[in-house]
Amino acid sequence: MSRTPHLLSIQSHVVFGHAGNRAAVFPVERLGVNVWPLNTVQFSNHTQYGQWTGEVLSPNQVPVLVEGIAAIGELGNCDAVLSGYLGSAAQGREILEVVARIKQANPRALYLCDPVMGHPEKGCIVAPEVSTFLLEEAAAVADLLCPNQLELNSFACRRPTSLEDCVGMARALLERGPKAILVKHLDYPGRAAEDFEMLLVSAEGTWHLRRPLLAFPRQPVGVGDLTSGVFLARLLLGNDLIEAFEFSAAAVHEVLLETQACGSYELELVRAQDRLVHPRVKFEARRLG
Ligand SMILES: Nc1ncnc2c1ncn2[C@@H]1O[C@H](COP(=O)(O)OP(=O)(O)O)[C@@H](O)[C@H]1O
Ligand SMILES: Cc1ncc(COP(=O)(O)O)c(C=O)c1O
Ligand SMILES: [Mg+2]
Repeated sequence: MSRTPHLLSIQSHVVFGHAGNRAAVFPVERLGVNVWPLNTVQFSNHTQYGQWTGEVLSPNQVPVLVEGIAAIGELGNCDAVLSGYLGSAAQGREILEVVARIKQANPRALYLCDPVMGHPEKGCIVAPEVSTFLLEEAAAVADLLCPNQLELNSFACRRPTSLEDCVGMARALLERGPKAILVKHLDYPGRAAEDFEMLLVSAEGTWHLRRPLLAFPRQPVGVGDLTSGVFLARLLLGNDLIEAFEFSAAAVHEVLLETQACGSYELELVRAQDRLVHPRVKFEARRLG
């Protein structure tokens, strides 16, 4: 029997609704990966409601909690670390130390960084120095990086002019160290209005994928966190990069279809759990260039 992989997932926790770990832990476990959730913040709800209560985890708790896992002899069983929404840049630096420590215990362990940056227009509020940390420190350490278009623009310090330009921006990121970049959402002048596009780049090449853009009265939150979690889960379960890319697009689309059908603002992860694990749709990644 194959071993169940273990993933240390360091992201936000929301009591109500689904973002951060609350958009990733249940789906990733449902796919067959054991998750060790470490919550960077505990908020009542995600920040796009415009108001929330709760607090940020003290940065020194990150190594304290990981030390506790080391002390019971389990750290070497960690197959990957995922970081997402951070409460402070200081937490981010502690996470990089943890990644180094886990890689010492298990040299095959992967680090996926979802560089969640603030987006004030959307109402995604992240402590300002977190972006600088992600741009200048985290990207160099990550094996896999999963920016959305805005985050990719921040890395490149500009907006794209075309799809080819997006590819160039993503490929330039490979030079900072990651083995693959998954751009979870492309936005560039001239893109087809009815499509939601994604990109995967690695040393082996570039792949582009389209899925239908669905209409929502208010854009659901946590879609990026769900995407990066499912992508990493499928890699840990033995998919190659392209298979994991295609699967994550299909699984997330299934969740969005369920969410749309329910007229819900929050992701309908519980209702969509079976179709997330066995997507009925399939989107093919097309090789570019
Ligand atoms: N197929 C889709 N149709 C409509 N909106 C989508 C679809 N997939 C994702 N979205 C929305 O697009 C936005 C960008 O999502 P994404 O780039 O995956 O990352 P993030 O959630 O990190 O911003 C989100 O507001 C999400 O709700
Ligand atoms: C608490 C919290 N976690 C995570 C996120 C990131 O969500 P997304 O997957 O949409 O990038 C947000 C976005 O507003 C948030 O408020
Ligand atoms: Mg995001």
